[in-house]
Amino acid sequence: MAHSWWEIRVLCDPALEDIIFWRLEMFGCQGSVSQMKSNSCLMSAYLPEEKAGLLDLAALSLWLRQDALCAGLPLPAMQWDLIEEEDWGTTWKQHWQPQEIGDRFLVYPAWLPIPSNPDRLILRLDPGVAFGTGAHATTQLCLESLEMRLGFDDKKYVLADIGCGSGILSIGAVLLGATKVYALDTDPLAVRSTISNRQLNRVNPQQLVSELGSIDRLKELVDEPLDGFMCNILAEVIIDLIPQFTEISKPTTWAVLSGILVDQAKPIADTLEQNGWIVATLWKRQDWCCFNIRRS
Ligand SMILES: C[S@@+](CC[C@H](N)C(=O)[O-])C[C@H]1O[C@@H](n2cnc3c(N)ncnc32)[C@H](O)[C@@H]1O
Repeated sequence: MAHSWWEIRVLCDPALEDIIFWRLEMFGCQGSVSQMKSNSCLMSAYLPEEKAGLLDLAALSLWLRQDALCAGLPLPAMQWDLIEEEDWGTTWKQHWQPQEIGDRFLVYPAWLPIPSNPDRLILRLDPGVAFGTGAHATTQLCLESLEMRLGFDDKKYVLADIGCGSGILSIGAVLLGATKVYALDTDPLAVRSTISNRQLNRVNPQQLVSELGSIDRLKELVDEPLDGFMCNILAEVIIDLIPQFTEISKPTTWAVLSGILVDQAKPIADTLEQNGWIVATLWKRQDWCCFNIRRS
């Protein structure tokens, strides 16, 4: 059934882009894009109509203003309108262009013709309503981390992607040679999106298993410890997941944890240490950091 979408537009100081992106994501927006307009940044984000009322939108606008006040920056201007599904699709498609990520990936919108003789791994996506176009620093850090982990040996890697969104990380891992990936998300729209992107990239459903749920469902699905985890959610969620990652790990297991703001790194590092993980590298981009970890 076609439904309407809130189109939220925020004109802000570029220094606020990251925190606003984070607020929009916490609010439940999917498919946020930003562009420069003179010296300001214009962000657009989309949210199914049924997920927010006018009061929620007004509260969001207040939060954004409060963040700006705390940071001592000019107040952002937020507007919203309801748009139809077709208009949402068209707007989104105009904004989103192919994007090189790391040394190997080219994330490619589903509606564009595939280039002949690409020199990169083409990761085709139609993210629909799910998070994960590759535009966000947290996703980029994960894909770049995967490039460091996969594709160098013939080892069979069985991985899990908790919070798979559009499936971008799972598909990226398969393109790099992972033998099997379990992709889970608590949002049914994300699972639907992962499954349709799996098809778009001609990945075998047995190689990329996508299901609704989180780590509990993963534990039911696997009968052996995993070789690696990818998890790009928020620090608050990751902290609770860490002990459970440990339960289905072995001495060689690694993980890529992203979606963590730099000032949330310390509690994550402490929890990792308490659960027997070593931080191999910590990469930072804008206000975000990505932990590459392994078992001690
Ligand atoms: C930031 S998006 C990441 C999407 C994609 N993996 C990427 O890297 O671009 C986080 C996703 O985690 C999902 N999520 C949030 N909490 C979760 C949980 N406890 N278990 C599984 N998925 C969760 C959300 O629905 C959302 O799709």
